[in-house]
Amino acid sequence: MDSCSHPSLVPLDDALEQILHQVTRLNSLPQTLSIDKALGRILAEDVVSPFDIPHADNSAMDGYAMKAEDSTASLTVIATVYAGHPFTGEVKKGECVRIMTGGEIPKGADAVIMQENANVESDNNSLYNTVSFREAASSRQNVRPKGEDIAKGACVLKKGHRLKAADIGLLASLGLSKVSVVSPLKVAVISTGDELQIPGTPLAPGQFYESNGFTSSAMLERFGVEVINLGIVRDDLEELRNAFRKADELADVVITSGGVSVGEADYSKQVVEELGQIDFWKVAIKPGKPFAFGRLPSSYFIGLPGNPVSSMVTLHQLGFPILRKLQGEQDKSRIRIKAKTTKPLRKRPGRTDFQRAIYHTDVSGQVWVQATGGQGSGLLTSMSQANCYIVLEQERGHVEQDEEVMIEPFDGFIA
Ligand SMILES: Nc1nc2c(c(=O)[nH]1)N[C@H]1C(S)=C(S)[C@@H](COP(=O)(O)OP(=O)(O)OC[C@H]3O[C@@H](n4cnc5c(N)ncnc54)[C@H](O)[C@@H]3O)O[C@H]1N2
Ligand code: MOO
Repeated sequence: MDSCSHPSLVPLDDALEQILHQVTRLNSLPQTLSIDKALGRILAEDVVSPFDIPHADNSAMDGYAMKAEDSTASLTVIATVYAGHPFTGEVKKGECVRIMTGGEIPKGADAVIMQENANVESDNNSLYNTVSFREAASSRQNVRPKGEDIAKGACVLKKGHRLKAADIGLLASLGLSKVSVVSPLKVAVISTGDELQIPGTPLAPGQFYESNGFTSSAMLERFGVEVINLGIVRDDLEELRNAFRKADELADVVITSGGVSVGEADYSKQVVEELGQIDFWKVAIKPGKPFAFGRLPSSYFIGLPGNPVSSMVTLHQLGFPILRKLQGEQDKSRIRIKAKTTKPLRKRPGRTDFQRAIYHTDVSGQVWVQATGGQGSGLLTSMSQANCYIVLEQERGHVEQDEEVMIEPFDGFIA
């Protein structure tokens, strides 16, 4: 271990592993929702396709459908096929049908030639047009096969998947109007601290406006849980006991901010230990070192540090994986990509550093990144201006200009 490493701090990945090991999926009852209300929700069961999509072979082009082997001859156009209006007859040798994109390939035909490659030879004395082609077709040319997108019986979306816009469309294309999703977790949010004041009211000397309850609630709303914001609780043991007991009754998870460090009024951990237990404290992450995890009688406890950036970073990096596991969500690992720094970065070995930054790509495709100014854990503007983290490895020191670093673009829950 590097001499600068703090021996009691657990490296981030180990911390996550230790914490998640103690978390089990909650057995909440699934809910049935109409698909237009299910965006962002977690599937409670696999979705299996009841049929092939497309249902039948259909045309990828506006043109003519025939037997491929016939395409060098002059053919009689026996019908016009529109999408949604299949032709019930059969295409025989010497025949073709005019067909529109999406139209079902009729019996007997196996290829489509686009109309730009066709010469229509009208004959006023005949009931039908004849058509010849500038290309010879190969079998299956311009035919979108039955089941090309989804085969009957295929598992289209897996239990634990978070529904995106395309998934809602996919459910609709399967003819499903309802879907079974996991009931939202109930998450209580508490901000602790004597110095905190509610925005919209005047500040007394020494007070600060509370912001962590707002950032946490906003992130949690986006994340799709039911947020119960219990507001500010003073640094008083009895008030904290009462608030934590109430939160424990109301919620599956109690998330607090502040009071998890070593100060004389940092009571949150003490109260959790009285009512339940602290399973984990202190992770080698900057900002956010005093992050705590534990249990109250009937809920999980997540103790975020009070500094506003620390509270956001730890909710995102440690809190969200816990919530994902509780609701049985498949964890899609975070995307990290390489970038080069436009300016040097200050960093001391010992903790994985999540510096707030802006990245962009230049014309050559190179990704560049620059920190958003001061990186103090109370500087919320550094977060507000950022579109990514620069993730600097635990034992890394200062970073020079033009050095390669890993960045983590913000996902939709924090951006
Ligand atoms: N002697 C030590 N002191 C501190 C250490 C340490 O290891 N030894 N760790 C520091 C680190 S790192 C952090 S992070 C903070 C976290 O402390 P707490 O979680 O106990 O948070 P508080 O002391 O209650 O508050 C810290 C800071 O954040 C402001 N705050 C708190 N809640 C809110 C809120 N809801 N909205 C906006 N701002 C909030 C508070 O006013 C303080 O300025 O401890 C260091 N100290
Ligand atoms: O770990 Mo603290 O969040 O750096 O200020």
